[in-house]
Amino acid sequence: MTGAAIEANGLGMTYGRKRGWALRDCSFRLPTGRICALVGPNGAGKSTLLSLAAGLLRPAEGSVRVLGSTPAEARPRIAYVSQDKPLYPQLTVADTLWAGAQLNPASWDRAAADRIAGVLPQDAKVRTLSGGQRTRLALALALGKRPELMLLDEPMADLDPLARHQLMGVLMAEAAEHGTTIVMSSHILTELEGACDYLLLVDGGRVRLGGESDDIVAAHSVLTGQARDLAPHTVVESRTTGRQLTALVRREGPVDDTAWDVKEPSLEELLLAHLRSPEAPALLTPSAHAREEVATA
Ligand SMILES: Nc1ncnc2c1ncn2[C@@H]1O[C@H](COP(=O)(O)OP(=O)(O)OP(=O)(O)O)[C@@H](O)[C@H]1O
Repeated sequence: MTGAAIEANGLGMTYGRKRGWALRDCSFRLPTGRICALVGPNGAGKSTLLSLAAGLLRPAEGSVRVLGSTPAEARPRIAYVSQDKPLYPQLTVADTLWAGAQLNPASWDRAAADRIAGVLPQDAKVRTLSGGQRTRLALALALGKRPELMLLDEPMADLDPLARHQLMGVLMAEAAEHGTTIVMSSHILTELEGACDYLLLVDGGRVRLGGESDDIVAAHSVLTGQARDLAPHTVVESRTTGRQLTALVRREGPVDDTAWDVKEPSLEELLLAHLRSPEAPALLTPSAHAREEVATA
């Protein structure tokens, strides 16, 4: 079994007692070398989880280990790009990249940074850049550091479709060539489908789905037919149109294909069904189980 990029055990976080739990009872393992989509509705706890892994927040309960160390110890090996992408507004693009090189003298990879920032006007001050250009610069700093783990909070949100496509390509090539683990939160489900091989769905502060995207998809089926009895399968979502019932289920045994038309859901279909059905039971594939949890199970 490969090492863990992130391992959370009973992880919980609150921003104040009156505010309730932003994240609660989160236990999962993300193996190294994966490109992981972190998805969930607004306020689900995605940014909180990334900030805890980056060591910017301390857990209120439980623990999180990153690359086998505490988040603080792992910091030199991590690049974290937050949603607001803090950069120095008075510096130029070239100065910002120079500062990146000075801050990471042992690992700085100019060519990697240029693959993303090369198209930016090098003499422009950061404060004059558009939102998407600032995102490019923040991602270039992150990649130039040549980290083992990239934690990216909605990195593509303000990029145009061509830029998204190009940056996703650069990130995927990076992961393939260097074994970099990438965790990327996003609301753009279609974009994640081809790019990410691992999935964490967080909702209401808890992990609802975790594991290899292919395995999670393969555990589910869309059943369509005129029968009504879906037992023994776990129904995530169902709807009736006329006499026809369509249900997205987690299979709990063989499906009676004389009664049902059976198809595999797309990742987007699966995620939307889980987002609409917060009461559906959680599913973590074996690789996503925290080791401590496995040891005590
Ligand atoms: N600095 C903060 N102070 C107080 N509460 C916060 C703070 N940051 C987040 N929260 C609360 O914690 C919960 C989780 O927020 P978080 O930002 O982690 O969600 P998210 O999944 O990243 O959401 P989004 O998709 O909208 O970015 C929310 O209820 C939010 O209101």
